Amino acid sequence: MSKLFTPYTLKSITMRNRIAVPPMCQYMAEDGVPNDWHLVHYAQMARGGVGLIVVEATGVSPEGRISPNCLGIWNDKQAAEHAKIAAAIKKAGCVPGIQIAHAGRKANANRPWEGDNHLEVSDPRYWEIIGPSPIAFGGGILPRVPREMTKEDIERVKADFVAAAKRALDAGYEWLELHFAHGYLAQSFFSVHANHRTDEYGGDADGRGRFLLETMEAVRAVWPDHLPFSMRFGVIEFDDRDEVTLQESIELIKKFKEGGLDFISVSLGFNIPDAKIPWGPAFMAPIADHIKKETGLPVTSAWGFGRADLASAAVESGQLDIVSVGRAHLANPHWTYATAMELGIDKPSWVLPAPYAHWLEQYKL
Ligand SMILES: C=C(C(=O)O)c1ccccc1
Repeated sequence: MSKLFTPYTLKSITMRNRIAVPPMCQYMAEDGVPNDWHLVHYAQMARGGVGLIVVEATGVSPEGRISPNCLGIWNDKQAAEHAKIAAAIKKAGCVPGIQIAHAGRKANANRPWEGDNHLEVSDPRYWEIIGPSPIAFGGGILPRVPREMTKEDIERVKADFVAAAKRALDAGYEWLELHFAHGYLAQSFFSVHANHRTDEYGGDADGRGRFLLETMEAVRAVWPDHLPFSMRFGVIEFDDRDEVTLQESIELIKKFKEGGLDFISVSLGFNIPDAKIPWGPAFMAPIADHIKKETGLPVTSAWGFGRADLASAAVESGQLDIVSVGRAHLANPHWTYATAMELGIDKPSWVLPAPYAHWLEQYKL
């Protein structure tokens, strides 16, 4: 049987298989509050047999959202609705996770299908954006220059991450992921492209990594040790500085591990609009394997694993401990069941809930 369909235990949590749905923003919230869209979206994938769902980038503050339609977990009203999502995922036999985030200089953007661009000052949904330095991401769609964060801003945002983690725990999530990837705030602090600070939060790799390490340690202090504590982190930019960035990333991840991080979701930096990313099926697998070997942390990665053979090979080979399959689950919320069928798993129908499995097994025509 494929290792893909073997359980995976991290701390006190056991996944029924090695497949996860990574965070994928839905941009369907109002005022950060989860609604029926999110409940159905996540429950249907959980019922499809996947082992872990990490709910999409959820703002630790209103200005930390990517778009005005992103989820939040900065107040109790939002947390109460998250509790319904976490419960539905868990009831379907899947581990409920959540990614908490601050979008930094990429914040305050329209939904991708509505331009993906920064809102105009005249837009009633406009808010100020902040970042490590007054340097815009650019790329034609994100031209606004963020206000350089003061030390007070830094302390406030760290506190927002801590408060968000506490609410996520109270809401019933059992797997917490820090969104430290994809050019958002934390990633941008680590980036030589976005961080030109001359204080202790800039300069060399230690300085550029300080905000990330301090925030991770602050959240570690409130997230229970028996529940998985993860981070999605961009370890490479594909900007002709890759060997240096990879090594700096490895050194920082070793510090994360010393500070109590349990798991890494290996991803991309996305700090520059003209990165030369070698997109392709499972292209991040060797990089994730390198991170795993160099740091000793268990890893997942995403980007093009949405085929049964690729997902299975990544786990069988040991490159990944968990494979993150996103877009394929949007196309088919029961992707895990379909993959069990394709890989010839014994009694694949029982990857699905009993009310479905019963019918599928009962009347094999
Ligand atoms: C919305 C994203 C996120 O939350 O990381 C995203 C955006 C662009 C590429 C990948 C991911």
